[in-house]
Amino acid sequence: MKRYIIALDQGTTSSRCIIFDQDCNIICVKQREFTQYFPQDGWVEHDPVEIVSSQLGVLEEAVDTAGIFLDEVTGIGITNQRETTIVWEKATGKPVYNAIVWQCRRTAAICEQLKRDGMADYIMETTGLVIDAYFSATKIKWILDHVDGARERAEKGELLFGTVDTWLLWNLTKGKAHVTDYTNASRTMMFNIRSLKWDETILKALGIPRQMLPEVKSSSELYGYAEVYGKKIPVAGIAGDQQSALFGQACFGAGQAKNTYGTGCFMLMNTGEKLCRSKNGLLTTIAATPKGTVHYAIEGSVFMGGAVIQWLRDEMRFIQASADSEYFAQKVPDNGGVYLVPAFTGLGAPYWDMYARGTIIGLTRGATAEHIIRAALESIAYQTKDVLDAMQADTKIKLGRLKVDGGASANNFLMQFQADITETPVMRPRVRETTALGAAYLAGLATGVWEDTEEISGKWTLDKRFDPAMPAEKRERLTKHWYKAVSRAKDWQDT
Ligand SMILES: Nc1ncnc2c1ncn2[C@@H]1O[C@H](COP(=O)(O)OP(=O)(O)O)[C@@H](O)[C@H]1O
Ligand SMILES: O=P(O)(O)OC[C@H](O)CO
Repeated sequence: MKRYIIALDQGTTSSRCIIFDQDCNIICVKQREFTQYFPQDGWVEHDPVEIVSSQLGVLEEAVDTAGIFLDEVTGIGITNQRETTIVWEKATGKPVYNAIVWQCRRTAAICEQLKRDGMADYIMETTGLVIDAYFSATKIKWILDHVDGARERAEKGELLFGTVDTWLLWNLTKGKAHVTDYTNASRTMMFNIRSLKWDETILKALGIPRQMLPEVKSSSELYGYAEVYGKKIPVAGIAGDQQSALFGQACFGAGQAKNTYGTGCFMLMNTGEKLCRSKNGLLTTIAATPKGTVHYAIEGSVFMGGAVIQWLRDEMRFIQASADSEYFAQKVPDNGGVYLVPAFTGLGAPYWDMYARGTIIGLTRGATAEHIIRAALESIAYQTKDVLDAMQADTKIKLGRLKVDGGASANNFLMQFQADITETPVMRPRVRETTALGAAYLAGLATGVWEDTEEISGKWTLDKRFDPAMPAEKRERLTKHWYKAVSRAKDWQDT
């Protein structure tokens, strides 16, 4: 009998469903974009109901198109945009507020207060994270502070909190499972990554009632059953999208790393059972593993990756499709001295500046749209270089190669520039949907499709390798100007 696994990949800009067979062939992909809400400068929201409807919509479409029998589906794996925060009524499943998205900066003031209260070291030590509006905890506090009666109701046990995995699982299981996994919990800024428990001190500091939090489980086990066309299918894998991509890239051993070019860019290195503390602005987080083991990862989170290309497309209207950026960037021989720092929602790793804002600098009378497009693509690679340098300094490991994936990794110009500017070979796999693949692996391991990670390791195959070819003098000159441009973008917004 054939066996299939369904991966639900709930990203920042779209919901995807990918059906894999047991040989990791993609049988069907369905994708639906959903609405982004920007109610105020620096605020980003999603409609939680649209998250569910778009995800269930693509699930049904994929099953319809794939022409498979549901009896042949062994399990569903969920992977998701992380940190995004949803609070809903236990009794009705109705959200009390829109989802506050990971990119949203509205809780900067709450973060400043936590820092003034001397919580920075404690939070870093306990959760592995720097205090930033990026993470879920201050977003929950904001909802409890601003939605009428929310804190009292949460204290009475009437409201539930979840990241997107938890919200999807709760809906898929019709309210039976209120669960998250270690990888998602490790992004909330209130989870102790050593004891694997919610941290009472942080909950108290933010006034978050313990009873609204989900149970935390491993990334690969049975959480409950989803009903698809009347058939019960086990939901058996959950991981935050970046940890899922690390798993999907078969980075199972310490020292193995990947970079994902989606809305943002996220570089993660598996550090095995060792918890590596960064001295260079990176985060410590929990990696996805099969049940029974806990691995850690060190992470560089860049807020604007492919999203800067979306901005060129939707707001600047310089291009019609993201992929066109590759063609236009190569219509000019170089960046013409133009640098774009896409600090639209502040700067993440390694700078952590909530008040930085986007800037385009180096403009001359000869600057063209093509230079700006090129500068936008190059900015993705420079930001990645910044986190790669930090990671190599922290771990004392010089990466021999960088595995890449995500939407913007399709861009050959970007990948070559990445190899050039980091002096590191870039390896793009045949299956670029590694985020979904990771979730499929996790669900497949829990439902007996694959034996262990060794069996999975053999499935990684190369699509294209990009070797560094830029002369050192040019690389150094470009990098120097990038740092200058970053210094101009920092600390712009008034606090
Ligand atoms: N060929 C391309 N060149 C540059 N950027 C691209 C290309 N294709 C897609 N992108 C960008 O990649 C992002 C989508 O990647 P994806 O992995 O689907 O993101 P997410 O999971 O965050 O929603 C978009 O921001 C889009 O602008
Ligand atoms: O939706 P993505 O793929 O850009 O990922 C978002 C990250 O999980 C945010 O931490």
